Amino acid sequence: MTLSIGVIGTGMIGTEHIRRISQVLSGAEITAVTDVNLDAAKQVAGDLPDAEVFDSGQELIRSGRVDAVLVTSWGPTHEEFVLASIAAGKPVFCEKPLATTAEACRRIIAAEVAAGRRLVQVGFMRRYDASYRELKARIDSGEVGAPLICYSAHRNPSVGESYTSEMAIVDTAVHDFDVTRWLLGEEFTAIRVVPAKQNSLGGGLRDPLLMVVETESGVLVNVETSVNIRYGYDIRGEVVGESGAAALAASSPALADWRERFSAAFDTEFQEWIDTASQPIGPSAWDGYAATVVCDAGVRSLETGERVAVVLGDKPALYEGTPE
Ligand SMILES: NC(=O)C1=CN([C@@H]2O[C@H](COP(=O)(O)OP(=O)(O)OC[C@H]3O[C@@H](n4cnc5c(N)ncnc54)[C@H](O)[C@@H]3O)[C@@H](O)[C@H]2O)C=CC1
Ligand SMILES: O=C1[C@@H](O)[C@H](O)[C@@H](O)[C@H](O)[C@H]1O
Repeated sequence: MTLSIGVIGTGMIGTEHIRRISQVLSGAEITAVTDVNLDAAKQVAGDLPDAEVFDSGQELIRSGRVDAVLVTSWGPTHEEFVLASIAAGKPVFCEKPLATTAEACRRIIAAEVAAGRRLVQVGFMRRYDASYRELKARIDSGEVGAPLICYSAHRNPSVGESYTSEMAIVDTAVHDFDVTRWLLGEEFTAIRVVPAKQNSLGGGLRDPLLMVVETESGVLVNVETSVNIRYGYDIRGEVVGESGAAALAASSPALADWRERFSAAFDTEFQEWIDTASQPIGPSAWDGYAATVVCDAGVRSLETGERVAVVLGDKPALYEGTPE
């Protein structure tokens, strides 16, 4: 059966995912689109033979033309659309972050638990990247011994004018929190964020940032965000263990942006979601929440300069056995 997908947000990544679903992958079609910028949605729909343009995300979610929802609008709007999809009983793939506060993620978890089944998948595509998967396999095989320290550098050549210093944590480092949590198979317990010497090319942003995140067993995860480092898009990762170290292969020459670096990972991620949307097996709302709790604490640490505890609370049974 072909999965009919409605897309909310036809901006940069929305159009990227529409292209991949309609031209690269199999088993799905785009039957509905919407955007607050309706002209943008109409333009995108112009290239899609079966897509209807809706005036709002809420109408699109309710439409009988839509089996599953893809949310690619701005982060602060995610909660509304994910909650409406759960209320409609429709699977929803939400680009990261699941929501911009832990409080909002908790409301999503409560709604999904009340629905009694998983409907939400979060766009943490690094888990689908071949080099991250290889790194995880090396750690899990015991090759480096018990992990002690982990490095995760996240460098962007530039960011848009609406980007704020907090977004380096909530929008950018959220990937690093998720992927290192997944690599280590542990929850985080505290974070401290320290601004480095300011990058003069950063338009006044507190950039770069260094973050030290602690895990339950005491592993230290060092996250660097540099969002105006002109040489390119560069993602680095290394895990140092008791008997060795393992790292991601560096991209050489440097890449332009996330599209180039993670294109294959997005393909794998979306093909899996299309194939399993009614019973999703990818990153869950709990995973989205766990990363956002670290972000909330990180934002407080950036404001106060202090080490801030990360407190998750109990994991509902619905999420037991989902990938960690
Ligand atoms: N996984 C990844 O590596 C990436 C994830 N993202 C995430 O994807 C999301 C979108 O990012 P971009 O495409 O870069 O932003 P964008 O600004 O290019 O596109 C977002 C679109 O959503 C629309 N929009 C905003 N509010 C809306 C609403 N209430 N209803 C309908 N449409 C609405 C905007 O008009 C815009 O066209 C963000 O959450 C971002 O963090 C973005 C880039 C890479
Ligand atoms: O998700 C992404 C963007 O939204 C974010 O703004 C960038 O910093 C990340 O590198 C990219 O992967």
